Amino acid sequence: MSKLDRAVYDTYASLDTGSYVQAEYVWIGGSGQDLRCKTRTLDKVPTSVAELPIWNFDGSSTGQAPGEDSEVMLKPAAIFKDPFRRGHHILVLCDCYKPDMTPIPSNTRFDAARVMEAAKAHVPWFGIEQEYTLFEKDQVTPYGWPKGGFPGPQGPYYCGAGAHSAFGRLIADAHYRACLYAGVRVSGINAEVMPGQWEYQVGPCTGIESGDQLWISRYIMLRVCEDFGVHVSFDPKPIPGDWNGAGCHTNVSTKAMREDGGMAKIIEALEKLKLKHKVHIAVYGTGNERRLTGRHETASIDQFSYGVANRGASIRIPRTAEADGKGYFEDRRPASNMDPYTVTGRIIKTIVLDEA
Ligand SMILES: Nc1ncnc2c1ncn2[C@@H]1O[C@H](COP(=O)(O)OP(=O)(O)OP(=O)(O)O)[C@@H](O)[C@H]1O
Ligand SMILES: N[C@@H](CCC(=O)O)C(=O)O
Ligand SMILES: [Mg+2]
Repeated sequence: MSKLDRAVYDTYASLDTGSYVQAEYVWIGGSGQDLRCKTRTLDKVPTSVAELPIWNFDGSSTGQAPGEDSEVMLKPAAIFKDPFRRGHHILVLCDCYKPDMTPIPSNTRFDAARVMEAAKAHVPWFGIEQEYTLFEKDQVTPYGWPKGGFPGPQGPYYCGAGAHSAFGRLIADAHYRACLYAGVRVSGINAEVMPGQWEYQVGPCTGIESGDQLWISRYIMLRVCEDFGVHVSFDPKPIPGDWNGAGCHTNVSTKAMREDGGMAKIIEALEKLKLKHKVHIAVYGTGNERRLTGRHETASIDQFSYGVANRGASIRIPRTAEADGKGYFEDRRPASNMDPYTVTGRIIKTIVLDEA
């Protein structure tokens, strides 16, 4: 395949589009994990999602509607600055509806928005640690690994620096910048335990904003990787054997947990989560049973546990929270491919709303 020359593209990218705004509508596809996008031109810069037109797409091509009634409606939910086109161009995260504007089955945002609205007085915050693994374009060889072979065992790679340990930093760092530019609250990045694996954290964000920010951050990751010609995988156990899996640890707090004496509220929430372990595991990502083995900094999928500073527990109470007697807890069970709308919604249903 002939390689497109970025420098040639840049001569067009710098053209002034006047008052025209390119709006990239982004939505979650039929697998519940893939992201789709298409662009339309707006005449002026919108100041809120309410000003943006509802649009539609061919749901029969994304596994989201039958061919005979293929139109799915795209309803704008959140606006971000577009780090690829820059200027006043925007990314528009949407959720999907039938023509009668009832949510399609794969629209998980709709219920999460209801849950977050119902729990608004508790001001839930989420900080999500997104782990991901970079691969060569062949989608077989993790980035930086010898073709058909293995690198040295895990040890030097976590938070590593140097050509022998950090593989793909340009992508991790480009994505970090692009997210900050877009208005995504990335709180940090680090190289992970398995070589070629990285993490970024999004948050803390309040309520439904957390899912919106995480989904658009994944879209930005796909686009950055597209530019570098590298494949990103959100598989929870990309390489079987003695290699770390990839999670999406979800840090959670409510207003009461963040206030003095909050530890009692944290323990109360953990006891509720204990009773619903299976219900949570069922929606914490597909293939998570390959990851939650009780090894590689995970707890066994069959048992619920919590503990201070324990990376082998289902839920970790950070040392700082124990010392302060308040703060937040870290649910370590969600897989890297989890749906943040479903996971944050499920947690609030269990610990705040007492919903089944
Ligand atoms: N009170 C809070 N409620 C919810 N999230 C919070 C709160 N305070 C901090 N966070 C968020 O929790 C996340 C913690 O991520 P960080 O990677 O620092 O944690 P970690 O669990 O120590 O990392 P690792 O598991 O990789 O060792 C950050 O996104 C942070 O902004
Ligand atoms: N990658 C591990 C977590 C490692 C960490 O805590 O940094 C997991 O699958 O959850
Ligand atoms: Mg963590």
